[in-house]
Amino acid sequence: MQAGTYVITGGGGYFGFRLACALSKKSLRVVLFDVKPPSEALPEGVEFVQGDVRDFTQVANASRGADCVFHVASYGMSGREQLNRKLIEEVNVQGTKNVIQACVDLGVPRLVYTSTFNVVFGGQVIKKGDETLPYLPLHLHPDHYSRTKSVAETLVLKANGSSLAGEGGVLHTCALRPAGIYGPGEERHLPRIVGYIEHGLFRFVYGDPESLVEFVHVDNLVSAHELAAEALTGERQHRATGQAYFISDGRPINNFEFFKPLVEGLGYSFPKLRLPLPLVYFFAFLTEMVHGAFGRIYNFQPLLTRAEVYKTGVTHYFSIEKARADLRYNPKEYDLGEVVEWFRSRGRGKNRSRRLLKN
Ligand SMILES: NC(=O)c1ccc[n+]([C@@H]2O[C@H](COP(=O)([O-])OP(=O)(O)OC[C@H]3O[C@@H](n4cnc5c(N)ncnc54)[C@H](O)[C@@H]3O)[C@@H](O)[C@H]2O)c1
Repeated sequence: MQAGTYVITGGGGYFGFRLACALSKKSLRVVLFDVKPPSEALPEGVEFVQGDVRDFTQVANASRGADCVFHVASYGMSGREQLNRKLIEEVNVQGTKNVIQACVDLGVPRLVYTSTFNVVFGGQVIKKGDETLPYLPLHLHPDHYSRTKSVAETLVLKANGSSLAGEGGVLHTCALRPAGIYGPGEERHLPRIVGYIEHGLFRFVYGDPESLVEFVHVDNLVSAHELAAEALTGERQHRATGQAYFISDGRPINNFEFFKPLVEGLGYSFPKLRLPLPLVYFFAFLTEMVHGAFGRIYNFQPLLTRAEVYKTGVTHYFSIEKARADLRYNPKEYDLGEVVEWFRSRGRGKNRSRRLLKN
């Protein structure tokens, strides 16, 4: 990695913090910018600046002197957060505008945006899609998070080539579109899934058993971000400039098959009941209606939203050839073993709880 200062918006979150740890191991200066601090201690060379991407002045102050900004912060990805449209719009769209403007005004030459598969996916079957696929029309997104991530990605890629204030030069931008992120310590999806397993709510699977989706291990995603930042430099002929890339482990798999080692590794049996996808989708729709009506009085966590049903039950996977060719991305093979171990070491899992009781 080129020496310099790297700013990570959303650096207090799971992925942003892992990225910071990797950069700090390369002796780079890293600034984490987030509304909340990371849950772990800061490694050497990493500074935390508390701030909100919705506030331009705060973003600008944190970005001063940066050589590259990784814009990772986002809101509304899963659970009840998905239903707060106003905050989603403000953080994902206005926040991204602020980040772009800060880069231009302060002469930051590189901006890498963490996007999502969802910018092209809205519940339709996609097999080995690539970056030539058009964006999903905005009105077809089943959730506001995906819609605003799509708007934000477009803004970032449009800003590519903008003239920088100060010493001149232009802004180089690119967007990475990850699959679902997993890894030890992941705080968004896995604890929720494990909670459902432990509370006996994981009683059924749904959709076609042949349906395929994808995941990306956090460290593969970290490596893709490092490589993308490199591929925006002159040394790499700005190869990634203005480009979007799908990023995954490159191993499509059925969603429930993927989680099977986690369920069984925690001592539970994998459910045998399989429900039709439309039924589960309808249930998710009803849950969202109820949340819409009563969410202000009781902001409960929906079991599933419509977007989550699509993401888990409808085939969509993408080629990573463009990332391999342009970024030199080469994902390593991981499994859920370390995730199971992470939960078990924290006293989670059926057999483990029994063992703890006996001791
Ligand atoms: N987790 C996934 O499966 C997944 C899949 C595809 C894409 N992504 C994208 O990857 C990125 C990282 O995901 P993650 O799983 O680490 O999420 P995360 O929720 O752990 O991290 C996001 C961070 O953004 C911060 N943030 C939210 N609002 C902010 C604001 N107003 N100002 C500053 N910071 C704010 C949060 O506090 C949080 O720390 C996100 O951009 C997400 O959209 C995630």
